[in-house]
Amino acid sequence: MDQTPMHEASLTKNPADPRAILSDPLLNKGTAFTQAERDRLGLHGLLPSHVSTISGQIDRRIAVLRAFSTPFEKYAFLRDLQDTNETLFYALLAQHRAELLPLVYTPTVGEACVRFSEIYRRPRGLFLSYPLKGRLRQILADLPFEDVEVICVTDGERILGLGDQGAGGMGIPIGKLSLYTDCAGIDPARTLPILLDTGTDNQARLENPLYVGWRNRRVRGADYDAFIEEFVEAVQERWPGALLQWEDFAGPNAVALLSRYRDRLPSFNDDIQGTAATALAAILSAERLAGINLSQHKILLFGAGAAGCGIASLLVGELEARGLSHDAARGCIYGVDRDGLIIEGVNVAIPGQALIARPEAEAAEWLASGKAPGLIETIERAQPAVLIGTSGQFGAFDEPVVRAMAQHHERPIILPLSNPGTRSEATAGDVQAWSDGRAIIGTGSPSEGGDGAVTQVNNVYIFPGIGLGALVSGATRITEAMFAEAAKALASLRSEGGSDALFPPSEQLADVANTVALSVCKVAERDLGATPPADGWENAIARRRWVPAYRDDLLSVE
Ligand SMILES: NC(=O)C1=CN([C@@H]2O[C@H](COP(=O)(O)OP(=O)(O)OC[C@H]3O[C@@H](n4cnc5c(N)ncnc54)[C@H](OP(=O)(O)O)[C@@H]3O)[C@@H](O)[C@H]2O)C=CC1
Ligand SMILES: CC(=O)C(=O)O
Ligand SMILES: [Mg+2]
Repeated sequence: MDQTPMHEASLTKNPADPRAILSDPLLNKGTAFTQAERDRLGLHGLLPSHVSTISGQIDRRIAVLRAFSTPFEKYAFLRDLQDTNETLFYALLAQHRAELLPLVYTPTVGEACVRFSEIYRRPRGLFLSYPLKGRLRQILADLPFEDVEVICVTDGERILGLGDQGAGGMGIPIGKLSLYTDCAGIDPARTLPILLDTGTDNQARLENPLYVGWRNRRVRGADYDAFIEEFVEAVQERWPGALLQWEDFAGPNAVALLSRYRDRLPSFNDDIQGTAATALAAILSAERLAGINLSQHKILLFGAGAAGCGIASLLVGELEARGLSHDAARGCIYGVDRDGLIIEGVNVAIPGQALIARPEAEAAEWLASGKAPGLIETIERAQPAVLIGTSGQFGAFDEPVVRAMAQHHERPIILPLSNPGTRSEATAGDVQAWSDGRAIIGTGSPSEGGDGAVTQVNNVYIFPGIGLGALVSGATRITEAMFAEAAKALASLRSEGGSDALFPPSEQLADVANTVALSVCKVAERDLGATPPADGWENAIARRRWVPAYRDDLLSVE
């Protein structure tokens, strides 16, 4: 794709109203406009006298942010900054990433989706609601989003573990794309968050007079599928080659949309595939830390929906790559869902669960008590070395569960991955206490109560690098091999320094994205025939980075 900034057009005109430049978040510099720019652009009188630097602005903004008392207030402040001065927003984020990540992303973004309508102020991205069906192609053609490279889309039905948030789900694509820019250096002008508003079955939203979405029950079945098809065709026509990330769709739609579109455009489902690579990376790191060989152990997945089944699929591939037969690899994995241990012919609820259903031959023994065993019984019988939670069930990993895990393994690996913290299967502090400090722990949201060695095992460690690698290599498809290699690349970054940390700290997410992107480029070269540039993929990745610095070309505008 060409690199013409999408705001070139607005710069070629000296706006009749100088306020236009101040209200464009991609051009605005606030108090950092220089005297020469103020002269040239007619900004005198519209700004206070002091001319700031971006670092002075960062210091001022972080001080103001810290004065707010709740994370939600801080989130609203940051979103306001993003919508008024995007360069400063990203400079602030880059400088204070560890502090701000839990605000722009999980857990606070969850509350922001629930309360989206309360703080809705300015448009960002696209709201494509079902009543617009039949017009999507024209709407996309008419809107001035010229060079979109990365789209993140949701229909808001499974927002983190918080369920159906309807149009409020828009907070998620906005947050994910902020991290594409912050971590992977994707130019924010080339990212586009999209909310497909196909209604909501959340009664509280439907009855709330403040709700900004389409007040209708969810459209389902063939009508829903046709709307999505129209959307994808419109995207392909308007932005051919753009990467489409599916995010926070409810399980059945998530799986169906991935299989329908994965071979038609560069497209992946972050909750299925990004999460799978993240979990695999965590397990590979933890395996080395615990000094075990995964292929000789059992892994238990609690909550076998979109994320859980995605993890199972990538794990089976990893175990096969280590020499296990398909059946032996499947046999290492146990799934426990709402109706207990998943058993063939008994309680397989969705197609993805078939991979990990215990075989019928085993069923008689497991079913001796008359019903499928629950979580703790499964732990006691299978003695897994690894327990992963993607159930959205707060507190499901209670003291007996953790103690059962710790009974059979010196270093049990326990990963309560559900988000936000209010939906996590356990807090890090509890897992540490109940395992007498022996568990290796990773939590989906930043952990509460754990020490610094508790890793945030979240797909933010994968998706920005997948996108960056896909763009740099020009990949026309996002393949399973890319996620498998990305997981290995992420696991290779574990510090051997003696701590229990599974991944580098969040401050290093930009380096992580580069490493993941490089692994994606290499797969694209090997499997899709992508041609590396003469100076290598690393340089191509570095060249692609947008950095949050003010543009210095505003004076040359004619
Ligand atoms: N850390 C990370 O990077 C990521 C974390 N996640 C988190 O994982 C969670 C699940 O996401 P996702 O897989 O997409 O959602 P899904 O709804 O597809 O899957 C959740 C699964 O858990 C099952 N479940 C519900 N209640 C129970 C219960 N009491 N016991 C056992 N299983 C139960 C559900 O069954 P049923 O369908 O019958 O309700 C479903 O199969 C969310 O909280 C999400 O935030 C997701 C992606 C990334
Ligand atoms: C992290 C993420 O994608 C989720 O919880 O849905
Ligand atoms: Mg998600």
